[in-house]
Amino acid sequence: MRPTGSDILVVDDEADIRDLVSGLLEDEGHAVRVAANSDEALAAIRARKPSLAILDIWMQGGGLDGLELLEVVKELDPDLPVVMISGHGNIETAVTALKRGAYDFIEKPFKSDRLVVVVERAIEAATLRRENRRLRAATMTPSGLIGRSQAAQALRSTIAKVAQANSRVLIAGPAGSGKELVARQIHEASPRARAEFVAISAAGMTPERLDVELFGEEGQDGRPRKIGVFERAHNGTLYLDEISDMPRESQSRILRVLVDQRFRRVGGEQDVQVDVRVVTSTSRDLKAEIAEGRFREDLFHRLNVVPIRVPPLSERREDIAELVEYFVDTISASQGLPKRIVGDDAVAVLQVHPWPGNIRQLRNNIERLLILATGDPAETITADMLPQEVATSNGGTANLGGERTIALPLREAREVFEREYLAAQIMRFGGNISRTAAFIGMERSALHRKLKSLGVSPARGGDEEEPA
Ligand SMILES: Nc1ncnc2c1ncn2[C@@H]1O[C@H](COP(=O)(O)OP(=O)(O)OP(=O)(O)O)[C@@H](O)[C@H]1O
Repeated sequence: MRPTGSDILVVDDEADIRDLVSGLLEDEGHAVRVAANSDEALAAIRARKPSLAILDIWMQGGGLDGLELLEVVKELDPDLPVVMISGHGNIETAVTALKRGAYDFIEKPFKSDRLVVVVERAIEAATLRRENRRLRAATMTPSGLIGRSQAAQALRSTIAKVAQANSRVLIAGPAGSGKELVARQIHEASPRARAEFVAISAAGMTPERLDVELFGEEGQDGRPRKIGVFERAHNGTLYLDEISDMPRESQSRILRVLVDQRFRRVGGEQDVQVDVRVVTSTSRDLKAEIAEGRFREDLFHRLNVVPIRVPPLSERREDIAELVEYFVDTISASQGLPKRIVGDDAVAVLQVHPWPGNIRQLRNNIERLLILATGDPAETITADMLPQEVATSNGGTANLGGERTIALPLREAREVFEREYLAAQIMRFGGNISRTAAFIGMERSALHRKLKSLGVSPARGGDEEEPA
């Protein structure tokens, strides 16, 4: 795909060259801003970071020359691609510019197609670098949303619908349930996918530090010192993780950006205008936070245009077997660990674990299992090889009544066992009676009768009709 529609800053002290270069780039569909010297260039960058800068090496009339300006720009954002324009016979200086981080240079007088090609290649290279970073990050945190449960299917279809709209999204769900993954998928399926997805969490930050992270900072000389996440996410998506952790002052500032689509860097005197889609997450009940005066109600309404709920893993146990297989594959591949087979008995134990830490906790346990599992790598991992945390606390069903039943007559002991065994099996199969019956080898109607006589309610058995 040819990179068009980029925001390019052209810095040259000669008006003719500025006009020529901007005319050529505008014809190619780019938005162009111009600056006649380093002060104007820094003011333009202050107004918003461009996606590429073209700097003339020799600039008259005071201020920084092109090479000095290059250094300031690179310090500010090493990823911002810069193309230099050098005068005829200035090859040595141009090479110095490359050493200092410029992407390429064009020599005056230049041909228009050379300019267009260099600019597009520079933007393409920056996009690729970003894409590579994203892919590298994706191998660490998988980018697929795994699961065939109704909940997972509903999530996928919501993501597909929401991605196309430009509206703000508030993702609610417990810690580790996959909120950030949902946010990333929304970004990737949206028309904003070529720009950045930037995530920030307020946890553990002072309000002052958070302000700098969100909005960036300017030094006393008026030069930007740090680019904040709102600016980095320009044309892309900003993910504010656990929004209720934001201090009240930051909440007010975020509200203002949402209303105005502009803000000032800390210590800055000029507005920065941005086009950012804001996606937020919360694991708390924001209505309760509002009632207790900890969260701004007006901000809540601005953020909660499309609410998405990510269910806890305990509500989608049907996905556990597939998640286990997926994590074994991805973790063993990314960490160079032998790929193991997790046996059915081990998967069954994982399926009845309560998982208060949700998918993240499951993932961590699989990682631990792959690192610590003993025996021949070709050997199947069995239930007794599971990490302690999982093996000993699976919802009170681990022993299936072992210690208590010893004091009971056989008939009562059998009842205790059956009750716990069946409750655990129903949980594993997400409340699906047909699949539970098939697994334990009973007729569905017989299982229903059994459950009734034992007083076990098929917890989430709503996905089936009562037997005739
Ligand atoms: N459906 C899924 N398929 C595959 N991996 C998943 C799925 N859901 C979550 N994960 C993985 O589980 C881990 C936790 O997910 P994520 O960070 O998105 O959760 P979160 O709800 O944002 O957590 P927190 O509230 O703690 O920030 C990540 O490694 C993520 O890739």
